[in-house]
Amino acid sequence: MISLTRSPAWEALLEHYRESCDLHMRDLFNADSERFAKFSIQLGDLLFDYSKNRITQKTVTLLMDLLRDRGVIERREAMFSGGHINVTEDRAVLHVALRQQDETPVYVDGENVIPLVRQMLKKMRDFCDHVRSGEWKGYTGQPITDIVNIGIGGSDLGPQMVAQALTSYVDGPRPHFVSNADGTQLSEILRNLDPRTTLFIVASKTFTTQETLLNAGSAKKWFLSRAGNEEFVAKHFVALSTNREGVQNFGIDPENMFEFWDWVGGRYSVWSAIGLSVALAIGMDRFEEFLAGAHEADVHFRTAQPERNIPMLMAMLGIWYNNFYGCGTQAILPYNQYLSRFPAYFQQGDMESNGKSISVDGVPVNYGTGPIIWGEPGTNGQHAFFQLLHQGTKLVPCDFIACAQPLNPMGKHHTVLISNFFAQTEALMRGRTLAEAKAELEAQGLAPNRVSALAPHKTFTGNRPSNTFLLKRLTPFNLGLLMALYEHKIFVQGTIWNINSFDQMGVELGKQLAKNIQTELAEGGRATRHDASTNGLINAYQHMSRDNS
Ligand SMILES: O=P(O)(O)OC[C@H]1O[C@](O)(CO)[C@@H](O)[C@@H]1O
Repeated sequence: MISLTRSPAWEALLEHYRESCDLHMRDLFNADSERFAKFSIQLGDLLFDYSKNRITQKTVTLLMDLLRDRGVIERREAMFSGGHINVTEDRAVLHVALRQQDETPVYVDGENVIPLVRQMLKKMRDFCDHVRSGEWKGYTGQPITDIVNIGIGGSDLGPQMVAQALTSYVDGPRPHFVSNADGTQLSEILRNLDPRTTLFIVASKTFTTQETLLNAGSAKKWFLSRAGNEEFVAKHFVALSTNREGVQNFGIDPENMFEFWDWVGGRYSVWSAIGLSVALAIGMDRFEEFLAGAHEADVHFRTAQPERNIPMLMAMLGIWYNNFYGCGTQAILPYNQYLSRFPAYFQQGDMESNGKSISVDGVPVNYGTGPIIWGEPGTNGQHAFFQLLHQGTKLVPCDFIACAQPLNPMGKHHTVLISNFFAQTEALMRGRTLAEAKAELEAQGLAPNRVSALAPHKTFTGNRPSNTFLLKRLTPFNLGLLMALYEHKIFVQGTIWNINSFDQMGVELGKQLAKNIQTELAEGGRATRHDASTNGLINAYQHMSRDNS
């Protein structure tokens, strides 16, 4: 395949960028009363508006030429049909199979995985029913009231974000999440828990992750110090993993293990047994609605033509800003408190997937890849970093997400929230000209010299791009739908950039070095093997941690 930046489709986009980058969206809206109709898509309960982007119809055509040219359609089919598209790990990538709604076979290395998925879901359902009904009893015969998911990365962020997003549907045990190696997190959670009514869920795909095994070990110690009998562990510890041996070695009965498979990537695993804490909290019926919502996005991604395909549009707009406008970041701004962890979830989803600089062919890329993903819920962000979004020197494409129907109606809260939501994308797009700023100051009765002095500060360039996702209501189904759209966006971008979105080798070096340092700290001597800074810091730490003055 010709190098990305040498391909005719890329060159056509570059030329189009040069001729169109000075266009202002204000003018594009003024020139075409149909712009919203042309650049928005309804998918079930979700409205995707991408009209506030620096694009014309030609931009979309050229972006989709590039998408076709880079083999996205073929690779999408390879993913859905179990091809080993995770080339560095030689694995299939089939989180889509976890949410498939019918029994159409999907083969991984000759084995149909759909019956495995059905077995996993059945085991999850039986367990959830037992725990939620109170049939599953703790060591003193009391029902489970609290569950603690112990995991990190995809084994934490997914269930944590989803459990939080669906808080208003929780009618089972209360979910808690522990991920950090910092013992403070586990201590603070255990402080308020009763071992007799607490279930620990050790969630780790590999069952080798240091932080998770550390936290799980400490949780077990805490439990045994109260329950006093190893036999009771079986009623209070379950595992979610692909590593049966690891689970057994830790002391969890394989009967209490919910298995999944290496074709489920860690950051795409909430749809698997890794979602057990969510299923326990909201019930398996709701959990399956969540899967069905994601499946709706899968069907859309697989069948809609690229020009009307939401994840493809999200991805290609990202390419437009990342690779042509040189934007290094992308903000995700949910105007919904329940979605406050959504940016953090896709920070891992996107940055661990596409934060790569070596192509699948093993050579360094000579173009930008994954953006920095960040964000906070509105309206809080407005009082923190929106100043830079509106008037800073950096162009930050933003995704705005909100729901039309609040789950907690309270006075005029929702009207205030949603008004801000609409106002922000309007302000980012329109801006305010110098003449408008002056007119406003004059109307306030300011003296002419003050008007001239202040007007430049009150001017907004506008022309700052945003996508808007408006959901009817935050339901398990709609959450699944929204999340899967983002997942497929990541897939499309990785394919365009010719990188493998499904490994995460960049996290390994730090892990290895930490193990060496841990040994050194245990030995307690002076650090000499590192660079001067690292040696200096370790030695200062040794001194400071022992200094009782
Ligand atoms: O589920 P595991 O195997 O404990 O891994 C946890 C996380 O660690 C990583 O491997 C690296 O951060 C993630 O991809 C993964 O989600």
